[in-house]
Amino acid sequence: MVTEPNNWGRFGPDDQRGTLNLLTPSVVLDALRSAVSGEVLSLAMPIRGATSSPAPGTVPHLPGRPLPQHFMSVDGGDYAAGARPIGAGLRVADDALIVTHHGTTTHMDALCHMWSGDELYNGHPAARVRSYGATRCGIEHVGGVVARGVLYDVPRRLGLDHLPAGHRIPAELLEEIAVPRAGDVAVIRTGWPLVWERSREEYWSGQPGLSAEAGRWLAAHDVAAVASDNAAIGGLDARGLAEEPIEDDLHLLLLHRHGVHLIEMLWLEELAAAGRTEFVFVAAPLRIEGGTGSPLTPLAIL
Ligand SMILES: N[C@@H](CC(=O)c1ccccc1NC=O)C(=O)O
Repeated sequence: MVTEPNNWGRFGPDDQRGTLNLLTPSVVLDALRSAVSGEVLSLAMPIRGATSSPAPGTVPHLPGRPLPQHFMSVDGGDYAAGARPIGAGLRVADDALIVTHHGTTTHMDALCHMWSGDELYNGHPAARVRSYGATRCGIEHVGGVVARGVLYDVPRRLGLDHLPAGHRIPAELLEEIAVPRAGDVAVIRTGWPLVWERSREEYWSGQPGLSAEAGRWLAAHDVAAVASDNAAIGGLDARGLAEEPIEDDLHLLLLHRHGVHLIEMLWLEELAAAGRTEFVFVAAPLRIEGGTGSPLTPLAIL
């Protein structure tokens, strides 16, 4: 059992979708009214295979995580070497991608991604997360997310390009920008991905992120999901570790205790430049049965 405030049992004893349950048809219809211009922006980082040639360099990722592997399975070289076309004059290019979800690309965390003790969100037994897949709280339970997005552009609010590594965003600052409604997706910009091109060492020297107090504030406002351009929603120290005491860890607070799905490693620069705080947020993870997460291309409809 968890003793901190939580959503266990709130959406039913068998629930595996957490606060995504707040996205009822009427909430979704209301969210769609947040689109004004119809412009569509991708909030995803590019996936650049480690085998890319010519290799233009990597995109932001956590140290020690295997980079995406992108392979061509059939390409023009095969036909140049005499491969048989697949029909009269028909030639095909095909490829394959191997990607670990949580450290190298824009992704969504399933509710089985992190826990402490023996239970996942809602008391599901952690022993159901096995090498063959998670038979509770896997990413396939998400379906699609269509919600009102609220951009918390914290560096802009503070007059900075990006937050420093040690910055822990207070709830008060979020409140100054906007108070979320139930079912909103809170999108937190730290600007930290901008550091990558300047220096990998600096990018890995720690990461700015939400304070535990801000996480509690978002959970208390019943957000449907929390998304950020950092890698852990909360901050990371120079060793890439969360520094909070366990009750303040953002993954445990939001994902484990409140069933709030997390979306990490977003690319928010175009959205920030558009200057809009409210928009329609759309995202759908791959239907990976038993998956701990999924690569994701979230969209903002302005
Ligand atoms: N998306 C990251 C999150 C992360 O890095 C993290 C989350 C909570 C506490 C510590 C973390 N750092 C681990 O390397 C991951 O799943 O590894």
